[in-house]
Amino acid sequence: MDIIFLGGLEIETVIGIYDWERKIKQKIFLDIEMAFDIKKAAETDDITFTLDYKTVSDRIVSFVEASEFYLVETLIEEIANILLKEFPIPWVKIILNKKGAISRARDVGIIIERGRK
Ligand SMILES: Nc1nc2c(c(=O)[nH]1)N=C([C@H](O)[C@@H](O)CO)CN2
Repeated sequence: MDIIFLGGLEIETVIGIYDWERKIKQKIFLDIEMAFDIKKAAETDDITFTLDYKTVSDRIVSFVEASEFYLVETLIEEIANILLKEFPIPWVKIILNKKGAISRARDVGIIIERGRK
């Protein structure tokens, strides 16, 4: 299966378990890989036969911007659910990076894979 991906998608949202985190917006970064057969789109050169990564990006950005979860676990699982329910993809891998959440670490977050390739 081919992969359509979004890398380093930067979004500001309310996320975190501490009181101070409930009052501010923080940046999260998403890397998203989605299994999709690109053959027909490549043969026809027609956007209607592929997964429009702009549509995917717009949907995820508006969802995350409006969300107010406590845990990154909840946020990433909800993103996976949206992708698998609303788009014709059988498998997704998501890396959620909450950069700066740990002062001594460059990167911190979660990686999940859902569905089947
Ligand atoms: N497994 C997790 N650990 C922690 C989370 C989380 O969402 N999942 N969140 C925090 C705080 O909100 C942290 O990001 C603030 O620095 C701590 N641990």
